This record gives sequence, structure tokens and C-alpha cells, in this order.
Amino acid sequence: MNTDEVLGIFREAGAVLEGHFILTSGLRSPIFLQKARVFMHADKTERLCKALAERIRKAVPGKIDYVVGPAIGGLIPAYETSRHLGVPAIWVEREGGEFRLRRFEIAPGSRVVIVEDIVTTGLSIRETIDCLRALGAEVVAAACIIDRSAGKTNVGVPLIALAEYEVPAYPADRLPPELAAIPAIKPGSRNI
Ligand SMILES: O=P(O)(O)OC[C@H]1O[C@H](OP(=O)(O)OP(=O)(O)O)[C@H](O)[C@@H]1O
Ligand SMILES: O=C(O)c1cc(=O)[nH]c(=O)[nH]1
Ligand SMILES: [Mg+2]
Repeated sequence: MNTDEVLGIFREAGAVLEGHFILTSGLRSPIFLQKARVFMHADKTERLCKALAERIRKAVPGKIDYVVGPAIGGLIPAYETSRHLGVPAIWVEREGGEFRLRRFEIAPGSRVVIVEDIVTTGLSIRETIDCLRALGAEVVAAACIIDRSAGKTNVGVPLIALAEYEVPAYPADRLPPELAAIPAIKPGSRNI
């Protein structure tokens, strides 16, 4: 599956939103990929995650013990991708603002792959890696459906992206006038 096909699925689902969005990193963007509008469709999610699982299989030699999804956006793609890989899916969720593995125990040395929905700055993946490494896990790779940095972000482990789609994002104090003229909304769950 190539980037055009992935974006086609997002467009078909009405998931490519235009406006003024506050991203989880604090950056502002005129485009927001509302992945929930894709993940509400099991058939679309299956197609995307089956293709992502194939990429992961090719890129990651050896055993994978767990797929880990950062909640909330990573829950559904991590689960569906894990189904195609034939390994269990677990998740990290925020507690007091920080990602924690609240519901599961993993043995030190467990080999894990993080599966995210969207990557912009890679901040959420780096936070997930910190949480997992503190538990003794070995993060062998991270993966995502769409990398909005188009390969520019460095998360410290190999990042496997099903699609790369470079989207503008600006610091809040450096907004272009056309964006500053639109009220901003924050769709994600950080700080809620
Ligand atoms: O690469 P980054 O700059 O970290 O941006 C990408 C992250 O932003 C979104 O999560 P968000 O915290 O908005 O909440 P959600 O998972 O509930 O959508 C998305 O699900 C990624 O986790
Ligand atoms: O950077 C983000 O927070 C982000 C961007 C995007 O397009 N979609 C999303 O869910 N989060
Ligand atoms: Mg998220």
C-alpha cells in the first residue's frame, strides 16, 4: 500500500480536516488527520493495519513479544496490527500526564514494537519508549499509519511508516495570518 492509497482511505472516511488545530506537541496546523473517522470502519482499519503488519514483519527480524499502542489514538491500530502479526497487543495510557503501562506486566527484556496512528514530532513515541525502557523492555521499532514529518523526526528507534505526508505545522507565536484568523481547536486527548 502506498501513500496515495492510505490518504485515499483517509479522504474517503472524511478524516482529512481543514481549519486551525492545536496538535499534541503544541504546534498549530491547518490540517488534522482525524484517524477516529477511519478507525470507526473495521474494513478500512483492517486494510491499513494488515499492510503495516507486513512492513513490520519485513523490517523487524526475530520475535516480537508485544505490540504497544499509546492511548487513545494508538489503541485501535495497535490491536488490529497485532492481530495480523499474531502477537498480543497492550497499551500505555496517561496517568498524571505521563504514559504508564497501568493494566499489564511485561518481563524485562520483552521485545516490543510501538504502533501509533499519526506521527508529527515523534514526542508521543519518545514518551512511550521512555515508559517501556523504564520497565526493562527492548523497543525494537516503532510504526505508524501516517508520518506527518515525512521521515524527518527521529524517535531513536527505526520508524516504520505506512505513509509519509508532510503537513505544515507552526509554533503558536509564528502563525500565518490566515491561520491566526480561525479559532483554534484541540482534538487530541493530551491534557484532558
Ligand atoms: O508525534 P507527536 O507530535 O507526538 O503527535 C502525534 C500524536 O498526537 C496524537 O495523540 P494525542 O496526544 O493528540 O491524543 P490521541 O491519541 O487521543 O488522539 C496522535 O495520536 C499521536 O499520538
Ligand atoms: O500532531 C498531532 O497531534 C496530530 C496530528 C494529526 O493530524 N492527527 C492527530 O491525531 N494528531
Ligand atoms: Mg495519540
